[in-house]
Amino acid sequence: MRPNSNSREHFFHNIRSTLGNCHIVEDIIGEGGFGVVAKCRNTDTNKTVAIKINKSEAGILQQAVEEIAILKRLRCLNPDTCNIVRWDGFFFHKENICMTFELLDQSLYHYLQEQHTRGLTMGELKPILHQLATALAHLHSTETVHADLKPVNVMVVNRDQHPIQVKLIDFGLACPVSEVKQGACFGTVWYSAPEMLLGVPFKESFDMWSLGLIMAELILGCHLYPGKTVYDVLRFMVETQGQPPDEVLDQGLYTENYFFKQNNRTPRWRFKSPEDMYYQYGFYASDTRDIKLKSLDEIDLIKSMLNMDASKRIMAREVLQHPFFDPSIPESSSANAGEILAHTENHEGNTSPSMSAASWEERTDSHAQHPAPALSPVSWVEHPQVQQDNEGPLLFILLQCNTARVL
Ligand SMILES: Nc1ncnc2c1ncn2[C@@H]1O[C@H](COP(=O)(O)OP(=O)(O)OP(=O)(O)O)[C@@H](O)[C@H]1O
Repeated sequence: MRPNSNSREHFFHNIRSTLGNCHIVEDIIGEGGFGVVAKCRNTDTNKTVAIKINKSEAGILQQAVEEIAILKRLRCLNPDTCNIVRWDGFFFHKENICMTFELLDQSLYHYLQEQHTRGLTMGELKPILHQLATALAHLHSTETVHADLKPVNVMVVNRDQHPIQVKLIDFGLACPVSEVKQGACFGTVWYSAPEMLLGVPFKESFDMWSLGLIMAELILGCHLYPGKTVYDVLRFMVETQGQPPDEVLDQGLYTENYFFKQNNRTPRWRFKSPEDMYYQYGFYASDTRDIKLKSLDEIDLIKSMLNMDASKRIMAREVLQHPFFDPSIPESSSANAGEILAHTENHEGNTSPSMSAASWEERTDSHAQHPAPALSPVSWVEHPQVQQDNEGPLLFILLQCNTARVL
């Protein structure tokens, strides 16, 4: 029986062996709502490439056309020095649009999962972060927002290479800054900046928020702001960083969904509690437990990316100038970045540094000899989700706005 022309079977039937005139499908390496990414061998050149094969549904075709327009816009950028995936054009296979890219190794998400459940070493973190800031600096120089920056959209070029090289992929939601529509909500809620969640106009600084969250995740080995709904994610943000300024909230198309307007009071807006949400919308917050503060300090670079006010957020090219990347601070530490940052208390309240006292002192001494590092002992909070997962009291960075240090 012939598979229905809209079915998954039909789609896979169409791409089973060859694509276009000269691509042999060797493997399916990615699959999503859009279609699949296949590892293919070009029989003319004998080169192996990644081909993104989009389903032929109307909405997906439209998104593919828009992605191609963005990829064309980015052709002025050198994919190797700008840390952006190389795009070799597109072709049609039956009714499917196929885009050809250089073949990359594995996503940063999988790299983290496979190797570093407890976060990366400082030696690995720095080059990855520098390369992502480089990619964004170039992308933003073309007045384009990626709008879907997250570890699955960052690919490791070759996991055996040292230092690791990464590239930005997936421009399916990217758009010219001038075409950003206020109120548009897309991408992944965990990595979405507050301005998008609140329906405030957004621009390149949106990506900087996502980069801040990626940096925190690379250090911690888990998400900073997980949550099942927009409200949950906003609640994590507000609880740890305070709420965005009134001037930002005033512009949000969706502000009133999550905040009460208070007449003649400062601030003008008050974040709704889980109980407010329940009484108003019959809505259950996914987790109503408090986040417990463990200790407090600061991380300049993360804080400057995670500024609730997008207009005050650091830009990608400024990230590259940040003292965090000062070459006089050793890069090849084998210590876990989270451990270097953490100096925490255990449940009984005893001080229990994640590094030994000796290594902590060593680190502190080296601070005296080098310019002040951007990353000093961190502020941490216990995260309930991690506790639910029985992984013990993992620690989260506290980013309270009122303690943020101006760079
Ligand atoms: N150039 C590449 N080399 C190797 N694998 C790739 C490449 N591009 C994409 N992939 C794999 O295919 C997956 C999906 O690709 P991509 O993110 O471009 O599609 P998408 O439409 O955004 O998918 P999703 O629906 O997950 O957002 C990636 O997460 C990655 O694992």
